[in-house]
Amino acid sequence: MLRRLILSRNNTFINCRYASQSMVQTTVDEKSGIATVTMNKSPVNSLNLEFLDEIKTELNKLEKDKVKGMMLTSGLQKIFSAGLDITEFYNPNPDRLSKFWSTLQDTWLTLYKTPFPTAAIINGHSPAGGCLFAMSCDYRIMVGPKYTIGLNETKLGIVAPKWFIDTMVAVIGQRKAEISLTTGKMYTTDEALHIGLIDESVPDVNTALTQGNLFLNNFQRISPWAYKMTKDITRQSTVQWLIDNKQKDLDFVVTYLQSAEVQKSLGLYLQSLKK
Ligand SMILES: CCCCCCCC/C=C\C=C\CC(=O)SCCNC(=O)CCNC(=O)[C@H](O)C(C)(C)COP(=O)(O)OP(=O)(O)OC[C@H]1O[C@@H](n2cnc3c(N)ncnc32)[C@H](O)[C@@H]1OP(=O)(O)O
Repeated sequence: MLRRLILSRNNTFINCRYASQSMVQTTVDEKSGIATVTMNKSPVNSLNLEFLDEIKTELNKLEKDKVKGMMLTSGLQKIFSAGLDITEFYNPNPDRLSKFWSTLQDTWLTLYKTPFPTAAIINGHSPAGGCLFAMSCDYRIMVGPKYTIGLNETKLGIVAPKWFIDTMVAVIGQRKAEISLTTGKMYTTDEALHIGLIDESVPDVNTALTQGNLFLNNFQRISPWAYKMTKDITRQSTVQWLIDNKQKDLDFVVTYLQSAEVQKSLGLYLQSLKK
């Protein structure tokens, strides 16, 4: 792992951590203590085992470094994240599939429970797992109007796990989540703002980053302990369910994803993507 200091747009030094061939780049503004984590896995930031592992490791490092906040964004032109890498569960190797799913569980728990405030800078399409990661941040700013966001699992012929569903319910409420999930709806930026799936719509990435910093800087005036306790209490039932049911969730998903019916749906969906 290499480190270097670079000068930011507002003339403060940024501590930049990068590794050769890394899929995740992080900069930390030395003055504000706010980190920007950029996902950079071409072509679509699909979340495979190695990528999830890198994101989890990076979040753990930020926690250790006691950053004051984090913005999660994408380095790709028009995609925040295409969600889980479908090739991890289409014709899968069962051992790798288990490892993949438990890494997803751990990465999500780490992101959902961060002791520092987080903002998703959604600068591109954000289906399924991409939407899950955005919803797991404390605040969402989307660059409009061209992109879409949502949990589209039913469109792939699969079911979103309970903890994906609970995360969405926590953001937009039971009724809107039920409609969104059953129809697999992908929302435009305006629609997402209207139902509360995102908090702000902005015209460009620079504005999104400025607004993200503004949101995170609010917490300079809040006790970190009070912040973390409040977040833990608010998110407790969703988090606790997964902690208590990790193995059950894993066993079920691994069996379910390998069933002939699900594999057939996934094959057709992948084919449609290639077209
Ligand atoms: C009772 C309880 C049951 C519980 C059971 C639970 C089981 C749950 C299991 C799984 C849950 C999964 C959640 C997910 O996240 S599934 C992933 C859903 N994602 C999508 O549907 C996104 C699909 N992709 C797109 O819509 C587009 O690719 C887009 C992101 C909008 C980008 O479009 P564009 O720029 O035009 O790029 P292309 O479509 O040409 O894609 C470029 C190449 O990337 C491949 N690709 C795209 N998305 C994925 C992906 N998610 N995984 C793997 N690969 C992906 C695409 O095929 C292209 O490949 P190629 O260049 O070889 O043609």
